[in-house]
Amino acid sequence: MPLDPRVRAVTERIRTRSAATRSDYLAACDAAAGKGPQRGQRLSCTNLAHGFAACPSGDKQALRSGPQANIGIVSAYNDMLSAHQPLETYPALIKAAAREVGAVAQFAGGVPAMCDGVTQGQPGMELSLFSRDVIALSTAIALSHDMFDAALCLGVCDKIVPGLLIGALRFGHLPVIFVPAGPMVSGMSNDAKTEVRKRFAQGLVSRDELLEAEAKSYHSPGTCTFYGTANSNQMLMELMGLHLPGSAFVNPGTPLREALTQQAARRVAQITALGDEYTPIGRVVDERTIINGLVGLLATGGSTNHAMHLVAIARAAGVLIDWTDFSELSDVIPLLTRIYPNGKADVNHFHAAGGFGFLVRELISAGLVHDDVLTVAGQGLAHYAEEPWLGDERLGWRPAPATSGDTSVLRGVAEPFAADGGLKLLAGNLGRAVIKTSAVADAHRVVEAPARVFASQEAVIDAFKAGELNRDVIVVVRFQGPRANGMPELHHLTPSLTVLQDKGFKVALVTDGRMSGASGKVPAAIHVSPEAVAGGALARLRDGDVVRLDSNTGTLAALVDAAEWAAREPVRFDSTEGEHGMGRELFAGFRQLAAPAESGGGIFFGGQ
Ligand SMILES: O=C(O)[C@H](O)[C@@H](O)[C@H](O)[C@H](O)COP(=O)(O)O
Ligand code: SF4
Repeated sequence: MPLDPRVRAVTERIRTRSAATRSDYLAACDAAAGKGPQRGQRLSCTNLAHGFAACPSGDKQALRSGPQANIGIVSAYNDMLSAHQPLETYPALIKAAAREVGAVAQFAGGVPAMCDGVTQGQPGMELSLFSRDVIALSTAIALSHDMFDAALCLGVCDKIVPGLLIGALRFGHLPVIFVPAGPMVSGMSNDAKTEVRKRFAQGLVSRDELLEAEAKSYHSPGTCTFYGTANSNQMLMELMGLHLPGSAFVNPGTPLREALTQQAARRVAQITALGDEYTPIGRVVDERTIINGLVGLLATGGSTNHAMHLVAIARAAGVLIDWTDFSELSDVIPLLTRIYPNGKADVNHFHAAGGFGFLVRELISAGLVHDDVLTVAGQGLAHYAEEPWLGDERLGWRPAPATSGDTSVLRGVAEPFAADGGLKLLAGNLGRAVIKTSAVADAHRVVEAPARVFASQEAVIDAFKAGELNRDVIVVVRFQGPRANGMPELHHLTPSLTVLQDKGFKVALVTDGRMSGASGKVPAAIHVSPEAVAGGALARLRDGDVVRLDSNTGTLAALVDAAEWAAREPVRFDSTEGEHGMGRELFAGFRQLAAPAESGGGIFFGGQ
C-alpha cells in the first residue's frame, strides 16, 4: 500500500524543517566513524591499556590486537524499578553471547533510573523529567571511552529509554540495540486497583487495604502492566526498529527472554562497521523513523510524556518536530488498541492478542508508516510484523497472527476503536497544551466551568478532602513547568478528580505540569506552554474565571473580558518551598536551562 499522502506531507514538512540540523548531525556521525575497530582510531596505547586492563585474558588479547568488535553495555539496572531489576544478570549473558560470535562486550557504564511510581506525588518527582537528561549525559560518559564498535542499551522505563536514546544518538556512528526485560505477569487488574484507590480517596477503605491492592497489582520483577510511558517506550523501540522484533512484551525470567537478550549481543556484533551490514543508529533514526514512532504512539493511545520525549529524541538526531505535527497526524491515525488506561486490558493481554507484530502489519498494510526504513533487524519495517519464538530450543521469528486474538484489545485498521489517535493539540489565550482523549469518554471531551487555581497538587488534595471541589470545576495547577519545579507528573490527583467525575460533576485539569502515561478518564490539558513562571497566561488566571476546554475544536481558553485579561498582573511564583530537599537544590541549573515543554523540556541544544 502506498504511503498515506497525509503522512507523507507531515514527513516532508519535517524533512524540510530539519534539513540543516539533520545534515550537521550526519556529518558529525560520519566524522566519528572510522575504518577498523573504533578503539584503534584515536586511542593511545595508554588509553587502550587502561581500557582492557581488567578484562579476562581472552577478551584482553582480542581488544589488544584483534579485529574483534567490542560492544559497550550501558545499563539502567537497579532494584527500585521492577522493570529494571531483571537487568542485573544481563551483562554476563551478553558477554558470553558476544564471545560465541568472536566479539567482546564490556560494561561501559551504568545510568540512573527513577521509578515514577515510587516518586509519584513525592518531592522526588520534581527530578523526574530532568533525570532523562542526566541519563543522556551518563550514556555519553559511558560511550565516550571510544572503545566500542556498537552498544547495547538496557532499560525500559519512562525517562530511561528516552535518555539512553538521546545519549546514544550522539554516538550516531555506532550500531545500538535496545534490550528490555519485559512486563511482569498480570496481577490485580489496573481497573480493580483504581477502584480501591478511589475508595481510599473517599475514606472508604483503610490504608492496609489500599497497600494490599497495590501490592497485588505491582507484585514481581518486570514492567508494570498498564500502557504508560514505559510501555509506550517499548512500542517506540519496535516501531522505530531499535529492538529485536517482538522483544517488547516477552516476560522476564523466561527462556524466550533470555534467548532474545543473547541474540541482541550477537546481532549488534553483526551490524558493526567491521562487517558488511553496518547499521549505525544515526542512519536508523531519521525523520521517517520518528514519524513511525509517532504513528505508533497515536495508534495505541500512548503516553502524553512522549509529546516531550519524542521531541527531545528527534532533536538528538537532528530532526525537528512539534505539537502541530503530532496533532495533524493524530487526525489521520486510527486508534487500534484499548490498553489501560485506554481500556481494561493490560500489555500482556495485548501481546497475547497479537501484539506489535499484528499492529505493525496493519499500519504497513494501510500505508500509515514508512516501511522502507533501516532497522537493527535489517532493511524494512516488515521485520517487525514478525514475532520471536523458540522452536526446538532455537530462537526464530515467524509472522505475527493474521487476525487479532481479542478485538476488545487490538483491532485492524478496518475496524478501529476510533478514527483518530486521541492526542490533541489545544490552543487559546491560555497557551498551547496537549490532551490525551483516547481515555476520555465523549461526554467529557468538552468542559466549561469556573476555575479553582492552585500552585501545588497537595493544595488540590486538601481542597478535595474539605469538600470544596464538589461542583463543576476546572482545576488549574500552575507553576508546575520545567523552569518552575522540574515539571512533575500530577498523577496523584487522578483518584480525587475521578471521584468528582463519577459524582457527575464536569471536571477537568489544566496544568503546565505533566500527567502520567497511566492517567486517563479525566480530561487534562497538560504541558501548557509557555509555563506560568515564564510569562505563561496561567499566571493571570483567578479563582472563578470560567475556562473552556474543548478537545473537539482544540480550544483552551479563559472566558474573561479581553481588556480585563490584558490588564491583569500575573501572579508571581514563590519558589522557596520547592527548591530544597530530596536533591532538588542540585537541579537549580537544570531549571534555569530547561526548554519549553513543546521543545522537549530538556537542557540540550539551547531549546532549539
Ligand atoms: O508515565 C507513566 O507511565 C507513569 O509515570 C508511571 O511510570 C508511573 O509509575 C505511574 O505513577 C504509575 O501509575 P500509578 O502511580 O497509578 O501506579
Ligand atoms: S512503569 Fe513506572 S512504576 Fe513501573 S517500574 Fe517503570 S517507572 Fe516504575
